[in-house]
Amino acid sequence: MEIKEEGTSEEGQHFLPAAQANDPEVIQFTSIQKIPNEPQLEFILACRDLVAPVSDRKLNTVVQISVIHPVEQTLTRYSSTEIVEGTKDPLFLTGVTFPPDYPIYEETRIKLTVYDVKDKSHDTIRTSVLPEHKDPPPEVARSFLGCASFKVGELLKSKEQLLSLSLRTSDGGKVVGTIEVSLVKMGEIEDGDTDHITTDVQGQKCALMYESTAPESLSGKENLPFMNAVLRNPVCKLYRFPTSDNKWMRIREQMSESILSFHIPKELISLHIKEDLCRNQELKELGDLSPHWDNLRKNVLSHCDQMVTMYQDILTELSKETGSSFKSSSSKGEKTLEFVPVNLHLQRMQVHSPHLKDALYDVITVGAPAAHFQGFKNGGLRKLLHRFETERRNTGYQFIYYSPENTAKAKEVLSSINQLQPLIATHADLLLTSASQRSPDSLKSSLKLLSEKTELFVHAFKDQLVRSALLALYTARPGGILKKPPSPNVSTEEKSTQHDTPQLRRQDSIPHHSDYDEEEWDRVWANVGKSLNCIIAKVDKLIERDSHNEEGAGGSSSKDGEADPTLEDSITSHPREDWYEQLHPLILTLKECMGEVVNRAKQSLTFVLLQELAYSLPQCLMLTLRRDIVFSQALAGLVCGFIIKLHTSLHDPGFLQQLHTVGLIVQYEGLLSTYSDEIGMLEDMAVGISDLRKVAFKITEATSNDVLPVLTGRREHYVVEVKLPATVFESLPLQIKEGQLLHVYPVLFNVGINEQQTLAERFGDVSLQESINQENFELVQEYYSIFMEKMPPDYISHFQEQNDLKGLLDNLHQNIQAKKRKNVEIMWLAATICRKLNGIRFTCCKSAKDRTSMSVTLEQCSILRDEHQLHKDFFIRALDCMRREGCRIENVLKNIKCRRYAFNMLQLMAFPKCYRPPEGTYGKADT
Ligand SMILES: O=P(O)(O)O[C@H]1[C@H](O)[C@@H](O)[C@H](OP(=O)(O)O)[C@@H](OP(=O)(O)O)[C@H]1O
Repeated sequence: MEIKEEGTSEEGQHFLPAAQANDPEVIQFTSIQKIPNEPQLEFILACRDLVAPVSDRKLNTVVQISVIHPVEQTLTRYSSTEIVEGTKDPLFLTGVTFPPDYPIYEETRIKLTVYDVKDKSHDTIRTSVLPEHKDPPPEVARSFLGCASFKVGELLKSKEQLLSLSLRTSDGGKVVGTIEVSLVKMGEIEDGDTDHITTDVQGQKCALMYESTAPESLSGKENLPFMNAVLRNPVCKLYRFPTSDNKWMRIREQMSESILSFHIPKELISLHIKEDLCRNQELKELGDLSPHWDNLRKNVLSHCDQMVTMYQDILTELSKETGSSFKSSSSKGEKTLEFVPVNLHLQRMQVHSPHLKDALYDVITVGAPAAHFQGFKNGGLRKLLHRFETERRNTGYQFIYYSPENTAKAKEVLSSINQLQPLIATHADLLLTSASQRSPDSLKSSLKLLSEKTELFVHAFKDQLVRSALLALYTARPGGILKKPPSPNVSTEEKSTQHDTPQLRRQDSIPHHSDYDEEEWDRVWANVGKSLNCIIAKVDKLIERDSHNEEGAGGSSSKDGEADPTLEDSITSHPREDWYEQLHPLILTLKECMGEVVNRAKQSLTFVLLQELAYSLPQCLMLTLRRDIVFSQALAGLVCGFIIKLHTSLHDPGFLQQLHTVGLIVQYEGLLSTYSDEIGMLEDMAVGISDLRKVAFKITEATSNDVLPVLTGRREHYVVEVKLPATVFESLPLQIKEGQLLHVYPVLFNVGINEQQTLAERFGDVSLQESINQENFELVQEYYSIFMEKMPPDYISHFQEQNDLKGLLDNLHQNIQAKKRKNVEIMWLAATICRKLNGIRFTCCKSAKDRTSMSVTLEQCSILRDEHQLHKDFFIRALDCMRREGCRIENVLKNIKCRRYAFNMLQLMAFPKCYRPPEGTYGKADT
């Protein structure tokens, strides 16, 4: 029989192709799927009366679970239990679970093989892809005890959902004990006490002890299909652990990739291309420049065009990756995958414990957003941007220094212009349509919209920046082209008495130096407002006269029955007017005035951008590229986190209110060291995360099967549209349904834990970590104040009763101030604060593979202990189970094709104790 290793093949955790699994023509087996999107089959194992090969030997047992495919009869190694030491009656805490898409049927046979592990340190090599000679073969580490098999259908139909099978030696002869298979239903509490569980607890206790909180509730099942639309290739694990009152709690661990890993970068790169093409076009349309500036422009354009081509090439490459949802740690440095986050996953823990509500804990795990291909020789974004700005500020020869805020402002105004001008033109045309229909109501509402947009337009230019940029551009023009034309002077009264003929003349160029009139811009700009006022006045008049006409036509008379002479006058002097004729010239004037403003403002602000680019080619573009790359990775993670959070909390009115009144806190735990390359990574990561403040979310109703989020905007501001099914959308608060933008507050806390951090602490510099933690603490405090201020008093009083947020914040602050080495307390406190504030949790290290795995498993077990009464003697055992056989070792496998955390003994010695994996799960690995 052919033996396959689950997850070691190229496709990792992809089992049978879904189409094959679901095609009744191909497979004629009995489905066991009861609830869609839920694991299909879950069971736990225990052995009794195992016979040791050597009588005085204490057994250390492990069960290997394999699946025999009903047609091909191939055997696939599926999973293992943990090793239970020193007993012939082992009761395993690690169970078995088959995720929704796994091709398993009633006819599928499961094989259980029991081994005696002699050397724990070598036990996990069974799936290693290291050269043979480097490790002893598996047989050296473990010896076969016995095996048994059963059909899934037999278990499902068994009395009490339990099978008791004899374990036999390989020749099928001798019975060497019994293995019990108990079907598990997550929501049901297991009977029986836990007193007899053998424990290998070494008396270790994690230093982290905190008050418990109300757990998060589980998601509504109706949202699952929508949430699952962004998740892929789930890996599921099941455990049972004893509680402090000797009952069982059940834990399901799940890790899924997300198609957003590739979808968001593709969307974002498309937007960058659009934005940059538009900027390049504006640079070309800047008009005549003096030879010096013209040459600079040519140079800038050639670089900018090259950049666009590069982005287009990257997009083309990424578009070839259809259906991809995972970038492995070993692809970190690949150029074509630069925008894709490394090893992004949803890590979920679902807890079902006696006496408590079921709870769900999510963490997004992802490699620190960083520009690996560009490297870290010169540091990361935080340092590079700072250096760039300082240099620009200090060497301003021929250039005006525009601060980053000002260049951002210039881009913002340019973008508003591009959006508002066509919008105003449309509203103006609608006004004319209403006029030609002679409908007062529609005229009024068209005017309202036109006024609103025009006011926004006028407001966009309030900034001094346009004025100073106009002057700068003026000095860069070739001298003496045109004389200043007479400046238009419009007043409402004048215009109406002049029978509404447009008086404003378009100005084609910036005037000659000696003629430069600084106030001219104000006049041109004010003309937009004035011409709008003319329209308002005219509409008022038309409507007023019309109503008088109507009254007149209806035989309007004074109270005593006589005709009103003034009204009669007005009727005779204003016969039924053609509203369109009256308004058309005024609308033309408005459009012309706007065109004039747009023309000047666009050119002057584009000139600001030209100066920024011309001063610092090619660094400026390289920095933009680096920032785009880092931002793309960060954004993909954020969108994934947001969607998951939204779907799991939709039923919670408090959360929804928080979402639209306050926004969500997004907390990143960083485990990078402040030494060598990781300094640069942390500098990239800090900027990438802080740039996420530019992102807002908007929830819309899904109208088709395409539920993927849509991205709009440009580098200064992005909106992510998240779609929800109609039924769910309907139940949302009005503000959200109306499209209110939902904001996020990203914060980062970093604590280096490895041997590199030891070096940084002894011989290097930890100031980067200290300042990041301090700055971000202030951001958390700020968020907390807004939260307290904006959430309703009822909510706050209940919230305060349940949570001592103030205490936690003080504690976090003290820990940050304490400047203690490897102070992992900071991470636990920050994560706890985030969970209590209903936030989105992230954990990151370089690859989100090794250190991240240690940290999320520690967090999971700490939550079980603090919130779900995990028996204190089982803390370490639970931790070891999760690290040895849980989702995270599968994560390592799918990244580097080897089930081994990439730590050596020396590295581990430097780790805080609770971050060390169990024996046999780590060692030299080809990362
Ligand atoms: O290259 P060695 O000396 O084996 O050190 C490893 C570290 O021990 C691991 O912590 C790194 O992985 P994480 O960044 O997932 O922790 C791991 O990162 P990598 O998988 O990205 O290479 C390595 O840096």
